[in-house]
Amino acid sequence: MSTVQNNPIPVTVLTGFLGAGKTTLLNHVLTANHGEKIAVIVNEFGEIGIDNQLVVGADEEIFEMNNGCICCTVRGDLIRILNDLKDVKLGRSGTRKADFDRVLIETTGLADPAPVAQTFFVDPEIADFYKLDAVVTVVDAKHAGQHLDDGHEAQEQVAFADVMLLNKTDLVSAEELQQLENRLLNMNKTAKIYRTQQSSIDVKQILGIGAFDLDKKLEIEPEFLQEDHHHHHDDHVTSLFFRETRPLDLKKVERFINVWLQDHGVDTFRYKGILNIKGSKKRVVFQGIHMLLGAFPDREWKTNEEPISEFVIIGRNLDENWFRQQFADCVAD
Ligand SMILES: Nc1nc2c(ncn2[C@@H]2O[C@H](COP(=O)(O)OP(=O)(O)OP(=O)(O)O)[C@@H](O)[C@H]2O)c(=O)[nH]1
Repeated sequence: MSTVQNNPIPVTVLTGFLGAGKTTLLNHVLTANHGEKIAVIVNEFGEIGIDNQLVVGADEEIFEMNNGCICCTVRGDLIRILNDLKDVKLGRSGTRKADFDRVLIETTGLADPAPVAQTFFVDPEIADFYKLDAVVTVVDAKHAGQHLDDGHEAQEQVAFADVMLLNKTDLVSAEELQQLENRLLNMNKTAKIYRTQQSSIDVKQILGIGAFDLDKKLEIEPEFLQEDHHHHHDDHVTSLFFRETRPLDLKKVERFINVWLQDHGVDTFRYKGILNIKGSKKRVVFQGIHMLLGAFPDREWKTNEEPISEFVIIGRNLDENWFRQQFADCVAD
């Protein structure tokens, strides 16, 4: 369970299928004039790190992880590198001292982003020092359709995104682009989608956006989510949005979540939201990935805001009726 710390270092996870434009984006970020020092962790599948040679930007420290996929065999490596970076920043690493404001992790195109994101919840030392700012997914407009048809990883990358760059727009027609955007939106309704060429985007749209920790409340309207005319029901990944103004009973919520994680944890890739718990002056921030849940009291409700519970679940084969019924049962007497 994560705790709130003062000024944790924000981490951006950059994901996207093979060849989608991640390295192009990374180069763009590193050469943009944002005045921030960025530590970069590059993960590649295979023994020889080619990406490291392709990445420009002399000032940044590049830490490379090879010999495996970040999401499977080498998560230990990721934790080690993050801890090393922390020591370097805190000056505990002998003569090696480097300051940085944020961390960017480029994952291999074959990576499932879930375990990478989970690292920031699971390991207490990591969770104290770092905070997952956002998962940014680059989507190849030309090939994404096929990747999404074929592969679990591509689906998870879309499902996990806080921001999606619909890249290579020069390679497809306006109709194809719209179709793909609708499909992405249907799989993940909370992500912001930007259309790009050469992954070119204002870095403010992807860095320091606090998308993961929900400081910014969910901006999505349920009416918008219930829009049905673009749905493609061939995708098993969907998102469900819940909203309730009546206070919830903590015990009932805990029971709901226990059953949920036990029976549906595998299929709920990501969920995040705030809860209005009866008797609590503070809103409860609630977020997680599969079976790993973080929930903690956040700030007090403001006098001019209506306490409300709202959260989103993104997952595969979600039994909407079951979730809605269970959630309805959480309302306090
Ligand atoms: N036509 C076109 N090509 C692009 C665009 N963006 C990137 N590319 C090209 O696509 C290729 C792959 O881009 P990369 O940035 O290396 O992609 P990547 O996601 O890092 O690739 P992997 O590391 O193999 O997963 C390169 O040749 C880029 O020049 C775009 O908007 N349009």
